[in-house]
Amino acid sequence: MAPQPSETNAAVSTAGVELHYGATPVLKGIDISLSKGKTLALLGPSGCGKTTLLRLVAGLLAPTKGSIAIAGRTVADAASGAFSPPEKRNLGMVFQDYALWPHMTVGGNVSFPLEMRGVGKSERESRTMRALERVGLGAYADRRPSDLSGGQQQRVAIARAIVAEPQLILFDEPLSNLDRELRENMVGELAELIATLGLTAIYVTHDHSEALTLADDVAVMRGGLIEQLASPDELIEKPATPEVADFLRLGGVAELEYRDGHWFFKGSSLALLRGVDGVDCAVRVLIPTGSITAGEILPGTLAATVLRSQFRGDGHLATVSLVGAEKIELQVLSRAKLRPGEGIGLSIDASQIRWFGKQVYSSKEENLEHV
Ligand SMILES: Nc1ncnc2c1ncn2[C@@H]1O[C@H](COP(=O)(O)OP(=O)(O)OP(=O)(O)O)[C@@H](O)[C@H]1O
Repeated sequence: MAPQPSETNAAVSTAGVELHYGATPVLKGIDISLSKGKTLALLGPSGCGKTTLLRLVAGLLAPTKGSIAIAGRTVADAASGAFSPPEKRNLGMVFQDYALWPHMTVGGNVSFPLEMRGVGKSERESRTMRALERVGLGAYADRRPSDLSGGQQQRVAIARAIVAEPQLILFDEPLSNLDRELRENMVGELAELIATLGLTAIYVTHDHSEALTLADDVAVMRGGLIEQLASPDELIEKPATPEVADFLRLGGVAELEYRDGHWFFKGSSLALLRGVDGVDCAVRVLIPTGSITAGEILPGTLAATVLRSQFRGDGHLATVSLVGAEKIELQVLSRAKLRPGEGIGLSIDASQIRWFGKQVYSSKEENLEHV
C-alpha cells in the first residue's frame, strides 16, 4: 500500500515523497508534518531539493512517489494519481523575485488573488488596504511597484500572499535579493508578522541564521533527504550529524583517533584530549565555537594560525588552523581583532565537545595540557 500522510490533522504533511527527473532522484523520501500556526524552514545547500519540495506542496509539481496532505485533505497522491492544482490548495506564495506585475498599481497587485476568487469590489478594497497596512504600506496603494525599494516590493508580495487569508504561506528565499542590512531587518519583521497573523508557513532558505530566527522547526536537507528535523534549540544543542553541525556553522568538525590513551587529530601527532577508556577507534567531533578561548600561545594551549577573521557584532569571528594539524579549521570568537597569519593559543573546554557516533565520551575525557 502507498504510504499515507501520518497526521491527517496536520496543516501540512508529506509521506514518503519522492521526485525524480527522469532517472535522477531529486527527493528521496520526505516525511514532514507541520502543525497549524507553525513555521517550518527548509534549510540546506544549493541543489539539495528545498525548492522542489516547496513546489510539490504548492502543486507546481506532482510527486513521483508518496502523498501530500494540506489541512487533512490529500492534495497529491502518486499511487492513486489524485492531484489538486495550486489554485485549489488555498495557498499564498512569496518568491525571491517578488513576481509583482509592473503594469498594475501596488493595490492592484495585492487585490489580484481576491479578484481571482470573485470577491466583490468594496470588500476587495477594504481587504487590500488591511493587508497593505499590516506590512506598513498603507500609503502606497496607488504607486507602481517600480517606484518602491526592494524591501518595499517584497512587503507588497507578502501583502498579496496574505490578503486572501490562506491556510498556508510558502516562502521561497524571499529575502535573498535584498542587501544584508535590509535582509536582517526584514527577517525580524517577517517573524513578527508570521507570529501576529498566526500564519502557518514553509520557508525555504540556504541561510542558517534566517532559518533559526524565523522557524519553529527546521528541516536540514542534504542530497534529497532530511538530515535532521528539529527545533532551532535542539539543532544547536544536539546536531544529529557532523554535516548538520557544519552547515549550521556551530564550530569546527574534526576527526579524532584514539591511540595510547589520547585522542589525536586524525593523521597527526597532535593530541586534543587525554582519554580515560582505551578504545582504539576514530570518531568525528564538533568543537563548538563557544568551547574555545583564544589568547596568547602559552604552555597548556593549542597553537593555531589565523586564516581569516570577520567582525560579526559580538566580536571577531576567526577561522584558524591548528599548528601540527593544518587541515583542521576551527572557529574562534575573539574580542580583539585577529589578523591573518597571526599565531594564537587556544584553550578548549572538553565538556562542550560533541561526539558523533555510538558512544558518549565527553564526560570521561580530560583536557590535555598542550605544550
Ligand atoms: N526541471 C528540472 N529538470 C532536471 N533537474 C532539475 C529540474 N529542476 C531542478 N532540478 C535539479 O534538482 C535538484 C534540486 O533542485 P532544487 O531547486 O530543489 O534545489 P534547492 O535546494 O532549492 O537549490 P537552490 O538553493 O539552488 O535553489 C538540483 O540538482 C537541480 O539541478
